[in-house]
Formats: sequence, C-alpha cells, structure tokens
Amino acid sequence: MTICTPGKGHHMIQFDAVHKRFPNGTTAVHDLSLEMPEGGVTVLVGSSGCGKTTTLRMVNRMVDPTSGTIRVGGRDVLEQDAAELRRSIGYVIQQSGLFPHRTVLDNIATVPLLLGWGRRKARARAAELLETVGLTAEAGKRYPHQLSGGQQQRVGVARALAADPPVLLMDEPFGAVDPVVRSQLQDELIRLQKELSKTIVFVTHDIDEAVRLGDRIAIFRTGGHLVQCAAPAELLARPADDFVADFLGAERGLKLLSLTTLADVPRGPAPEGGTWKLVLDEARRPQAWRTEGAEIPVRPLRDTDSLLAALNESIASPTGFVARVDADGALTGVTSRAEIHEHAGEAHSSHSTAGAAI
Ligand SMILES: Nc1ncnc2c1ncn2[C@@H]1O[C@H](COP(=O)(O)OP(=O)(O)OP(=O)(O)O)[C@@H](O)[C@H]1O
Repeated sequence: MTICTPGKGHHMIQFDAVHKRFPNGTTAVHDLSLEMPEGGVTVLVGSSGCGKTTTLRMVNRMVDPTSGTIRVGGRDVLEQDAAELRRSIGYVIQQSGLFPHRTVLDNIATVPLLLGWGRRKARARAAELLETVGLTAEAGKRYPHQLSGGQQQRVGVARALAADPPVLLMDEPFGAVDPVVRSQLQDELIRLQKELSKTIVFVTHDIDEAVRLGDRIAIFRTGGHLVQCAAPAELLARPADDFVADFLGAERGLKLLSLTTLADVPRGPAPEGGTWKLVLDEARRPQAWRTEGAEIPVRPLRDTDSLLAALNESIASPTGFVARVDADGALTGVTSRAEIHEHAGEAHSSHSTAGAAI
C-alpha cells in the first residue's frame, strides 16, 4: 500500500484506508490513504477507469466509501449532511454543467442563492467573479450556449468559487477545449490559485497538465491502487516503478527541465564582432539578430522562464545564443547553447539524487 503524507503542513483532506466497491462488484478505489495539503493543488492522474473520479466524488459525498474514513477540515464527511457538504465545496466538471436556461450571471449565483444570500448580494458576487475569471459583464447576460467552450469553463470555475469555499474539486475541467485555450485556462488557474490558495483536487488524464498545475501528483493504476504520490520534480526524477515511468513518458527528462528556471544559469555580454550582432532599441530591448544581409527575430527569455524553454530557444536560434532580459524587457546578457546544455544536465542529475520525498 502506498501512503501519501506530504510533510508537516496542515492537511485539509485526509483519506484513511478508503475502499470503494460498487454494488456490481467493481472495486473502484482500493485501500487508499492520501493526505492533501491545505492551500495546495493535488492532481490525481492515471489511465481510464483507475478510480480518479470516484476518489474525487467521495470528498463531497457524491459517492460514499464502502469502508475507511475521509476527513475534510478534520471532520469525517459521513458525519456531515451530504447536501450541506456539497454546498461548502466547489465542484467543476468537464462539460461545465451549467444550467442552460439560466443566464451566466444566474448560473454563477446558484450556490449563494441556495445559501440564502438574497438576490442582490448573490448577483453582485457573481458580477465580481465574472471579472475574476476574465469575462466581461456583457457575457453575464448571455446563456451558456452563447459562449465558447473555454468561456463556459471559466463560468464553471466562477460558479464553483461563488461562495468562497476552501476546497475545490475539479474533474477534467479543461478536458474538452483545444490545446491553446487549455493552456490559457491553466495559466488563469495558476494566477487565481496564487491569489486564493484554495485546497484543490484536480483530476486529469494529461501528465503535462498535472506537472504544470500540481503541487503534488498522485498516480493511480487500474483497480484503484495509488502507486506514487509526490511533488512533480520528485516524481519525474524518481518514478517508483516502470508503470509510473511509462506513464510519465519518454520525455520525462525534458518535463523535469520545465520545472527548473533559468535564474541560476550565468550570462555573459552579447557577442561583438562575430557573424551575428544583437540589435537593441533605445531601451536596450533586443529587437533582432543581424548578420550580413539578414535579420532574424529574437525571442528573449526572463529568469522566470524554464530551462526547457531555454533549451528550445538555443536550438531554434541560429546564433546558438539565448538573449536574456529583465522584467522590463531590457537586455541583461546572453547565454550560449553549451552553457544551457550543461545546466540542463546538472539540473537533471541534482533532482535525481536529491533527498527523500518532500
Ligand atoms: N456507479 C458505478 N457503478 C459501478 N461501477 C462504477 C460506477 N462508477 C464507476 N464505476 C467503475 O469504477 C471504476 C473507476 O471509475 P472512475 O470513474 O472512478 O475512474 P476514472 O479513473 O475517473 O476514469 P476516467 O478517467 O475514464 O474518467 C471503473 O471501472 C468504473 O467503471
């Protein structure tokens, strides 16, 4: 049995020896002990049918466990009224689950109204949340089918946040949108989470999404077995077994580089007198690489960009150099392909030999 205990912080959600067997004999979750830290994102991943959704739905009692205990905020969920518990936990699903005959604003106001906030206050809160999730006031007057898939998902997130619940359950929330919109929605969630620090349980099939969003990732295999639960860097550097390694994919080394920033990689002055010259504007912002008779665009990187982005840029740049800039876009120096390569190798081996699971 894999037990996941993430350090000393407070655990908002605790699964203790939880088992779920459906009446038809299917074991969806097998002897699960898992703790989810307060204010952190725990991502549940694994192949289809491995029990992720069932695990998620046991948190708000949409499914009850056959045995074992689940606590939210220290309280056994089975000792709480199911409807009340559900209203106190935000829930976002793949198809947004919006009421088709209610306006977007009224959809978002659903839980506050159920909680007896009164129409005016509930709508004011809904209007505030529309803005929080990046939608216009005008969108609030429309009906769900008049929005794009990505916009509907934003409304789903706003609705889940309406009563400011401490816990959010998100079941493949971005599964039905195209990759560009998906990436935007992930960015938005990261931004929101920095502000709101909710305890989030997030189900996905997509390991890249898990690595991007998760503070911790729990990997399940068929039969509802938890195989490994760790911070993304730990998981990528030291998969517990072949199943996890296969699930992470052949590019797990590159994924690991996506978690390391460029900040510690040294930089030097831009090359002078060589084949390529870096053209700057009056604010020292890089404009292009220039060589005799040609100019090619430059894509400068900041210290907060990842080593993976740097590696990619160093390969794409015919000069072999990556231009580095500060927050205002002004040049701070350049780094060569060789240096980036060297640091990528070091970052990889330092993760692989780092201490025990965090
Ligand atoms: N109400 C139910 N009755 C019987 N079996 C069920 C029920 N709900 C889920 N199952 C079964 O339990 C197992 C786990 O299902 P679950 O939906 O939790 O998996 P999942 O990992 O979320 O899958 P997916 O990624 O495909 O959504 C599956 O074998 C599924 O068929």
